[in-house]
Amino acid sequence: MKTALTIAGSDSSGGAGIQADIKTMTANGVYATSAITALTAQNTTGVYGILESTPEFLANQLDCIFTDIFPDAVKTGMVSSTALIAVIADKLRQYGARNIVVDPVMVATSGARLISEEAVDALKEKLLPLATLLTPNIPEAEVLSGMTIENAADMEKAARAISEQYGCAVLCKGGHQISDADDLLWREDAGVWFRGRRIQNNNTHGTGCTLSSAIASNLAKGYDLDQSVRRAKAYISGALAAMLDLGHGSGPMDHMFDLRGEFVR
Ligand SMILES: Nc1ncnc2c1ncn2[C@@H]1O[C@H](COP(=O)(O)OP(=O)(O)OP(=O)(O)O)[C@@H](O)[C@H]1O
Ligand SMILES: Cc1ncc(CO)c(N)n1
Repeated sequence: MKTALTIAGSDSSGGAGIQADIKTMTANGVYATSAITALTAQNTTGVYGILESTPEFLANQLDCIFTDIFPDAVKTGMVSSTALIAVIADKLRQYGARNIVVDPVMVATSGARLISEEAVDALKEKLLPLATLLTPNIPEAEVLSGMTIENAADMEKAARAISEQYGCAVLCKGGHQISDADDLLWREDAGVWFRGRRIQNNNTHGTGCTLSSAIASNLAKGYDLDQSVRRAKAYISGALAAMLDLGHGSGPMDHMFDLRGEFVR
């Protein structure tokens, strides 16, 4: 069985972060391991507390995983401080990690900041250059490119600039903001649009975590970048279309929509 590692924060409400990643990797047929960067006290209405792992303990988790169940792909999500980012970059280099998908998580769907101001510089300097693929949403792509993004042409310009700066592929997610569910992948000097059918569902907690984990899972299984993005978009569309409705705010998706076979019933 292929394996994938998520390096991210825990979401107590189970829809984003580590929990979304493990469910997504499992539903996409790979074995999931995890290194937890922080605990969040969070639900569908907001983030009410953050308790970071120490850098030493994060390093300990990463050593345990890389020396035992070596991942075929890695996904990083919430990495809240400069010291944690330095540990992750060191360990990814030390162990020669491959197929690294970096979701540059900055702000939760609910609006809470999940990375400190100064850690954004560490993210740019240390982690982004190691990425195979970066998956910014529009606000994150604006921070990383220094450009304002107002339309699809701006998305192409920003994705290209970020790709050239960090030497990696970039998936700029239109999300619900500009191009409905259309995302732009910039790789090898050219862009390709992945058009998604927009699903009328306000329960979008953890969509970014889920997409990046689904891409990492497919890279782990040996699909190329284009195929992995296509398959990940099909998976997230299914999870949104299942119309799960939990909690008082923007709720989670049904990560297991495809597993409700006869045995479960
Ligand atoms: N209503 C929708 N219907 C279909 N696809 C959607 C919808 N909303 C988002 N998506 C898709 O979900 C994926 C994640 O995009 P999104 O822009 O929501 O990420 P994000 O802002 O990083 O998420 P998060 O809020 O979890 O940080 C993208 O492929 C996007 O096109
Ligand atoms: C722990 C965690 N990571 C990422 C996000 C982004 O959706 C979130 N809300 N919580």
